[in-house]
Amino acid sequence: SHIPHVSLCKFIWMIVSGKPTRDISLALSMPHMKTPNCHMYSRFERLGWTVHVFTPQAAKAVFLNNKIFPKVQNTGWDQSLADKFLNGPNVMTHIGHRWREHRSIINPAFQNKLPIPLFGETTCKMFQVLDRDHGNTAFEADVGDLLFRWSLDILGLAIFGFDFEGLTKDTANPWTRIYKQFDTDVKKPLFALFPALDYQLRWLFPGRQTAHENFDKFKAMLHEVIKTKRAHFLKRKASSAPKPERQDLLDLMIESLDQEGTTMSDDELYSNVCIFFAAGHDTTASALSFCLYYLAKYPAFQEQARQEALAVLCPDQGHEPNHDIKPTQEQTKRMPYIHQCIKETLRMNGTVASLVHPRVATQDTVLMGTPIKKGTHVSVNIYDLHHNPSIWKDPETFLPDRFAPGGEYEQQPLSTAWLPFGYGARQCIGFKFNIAEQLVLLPMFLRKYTWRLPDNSMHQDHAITNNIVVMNPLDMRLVFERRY
Ligand code: HEM
Repeated sequence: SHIPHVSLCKFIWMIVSGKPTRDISLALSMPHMKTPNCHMYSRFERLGWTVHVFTPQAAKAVFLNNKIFPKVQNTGWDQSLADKFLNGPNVMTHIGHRWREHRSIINPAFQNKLPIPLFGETTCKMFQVLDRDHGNTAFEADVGDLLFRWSLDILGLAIFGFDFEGLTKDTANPWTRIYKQFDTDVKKPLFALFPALDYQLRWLFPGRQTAHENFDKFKAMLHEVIKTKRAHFLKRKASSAPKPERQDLLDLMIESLDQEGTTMSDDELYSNVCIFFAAGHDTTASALSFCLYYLAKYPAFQEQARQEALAVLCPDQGHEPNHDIKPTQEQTKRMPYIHQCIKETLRMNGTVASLVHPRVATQDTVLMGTPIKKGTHVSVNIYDLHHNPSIWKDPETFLPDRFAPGGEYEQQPLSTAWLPFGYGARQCIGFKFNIAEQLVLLPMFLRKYTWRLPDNSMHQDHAITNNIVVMNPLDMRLVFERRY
């Protein structure tokens, strides 16, 4: 009660009526952000009243203090669709010793062998489909949907060697439809805010039971894949056959389990595969959609990024080949301006707006001078932090140069002014994977197309999004013209 709060009725109304995250932040969080020395407010959400912090100092204090602010365990909503997917025994939900064990098994798979060639090959596949459908003519595309399918194909192959064939829509296998339907069902704001409706009262909502059955089918498919992979691994080990040339994350996890002498049950492997999907698919598709959007809205930035892509990929100035070039890992490291555009996009629309797993105070404590009682839920509101006018100049404007050497970000007293991937020990494990995906797709797009917003775009002024914790653009259509 001593912490300022946002109006319960206004917040629920804005969520359920689908107001974008930006509108909610401007209407309800901004008054608190403008209050001197204020670091937090509380609002009602799926776990009840939750304190949201929105300054770099408070974010750092929460992220670095895993003992006092560990992730909430047992949400009580295990049978809701979202929790069935997210809240298993996996690296994202575990805390303490079990988390460390999972993270050390999974880390090598994310550190050493990023599947850069796969990112380029999947982008070429997307271009082939677009060429086939549109030839040389300019065309309008829903980039949210396009990148949803691109990122699904990549994750399927990178995680467990499964081709969803999402890009080749006409031959897309049934799992793509099942997953896409699940993705729509899991994001319904009413169930996101009131998980109890998805649990005890599911029968009141037509189609909700089918949504759960749909998910159960997907779960059964993943279990089958894991069983087969384990069997293959054991067979290969017994016959001392060489490793396959390209290994997916599940292969690497099964292999590192063997090396470490540690154990992970099939349920834990399954739950980790789910979490890679939940955490890695939508976030990537949205981050890229938003980046294409900002480059469409600001053609001068698009051209500057294109010149950088051309200089790295086609160094022979007078001669630009008219075929796709897939960036190598080394080339992705020589595109600082495109990297700045990615970072600024992640500030503007960082896809994870606030923590999917809030923290809970394990003892009475004090956070930025404010007493916090044991049992209080605490979250970092990443969207508010990135739009806080006392931290960022003109926060609603897209300015990639904020992230230039010596720019606004480097001048911030604390690096936690920008944390789209979280911070500290629990920072995103897929951070490098995601940045590499973006640094491969964007230069390839910049070479292949120029693009702009259609005249009737609803995003003319700013990006219109949904309002659940993972932010997606709504009906993001752009007009593309081929350059070769
Ligand atoms: C734009 C893309 C992405 C964004 C914005 C993002 C954001 C985040 C954030 C903010 C966290 C910290 C959550 C917390 O502290 O509670 C996190 C954790 C995590 N992310 Fe990502 N993520 C992205 C891509 C990915 C990808 C591609 C993967 C995997 C394929 C992934 C897997 C994970 C996992 C497993 C964790 C939990 C790590 C742990 O607790 O040890 N993420 N992510």
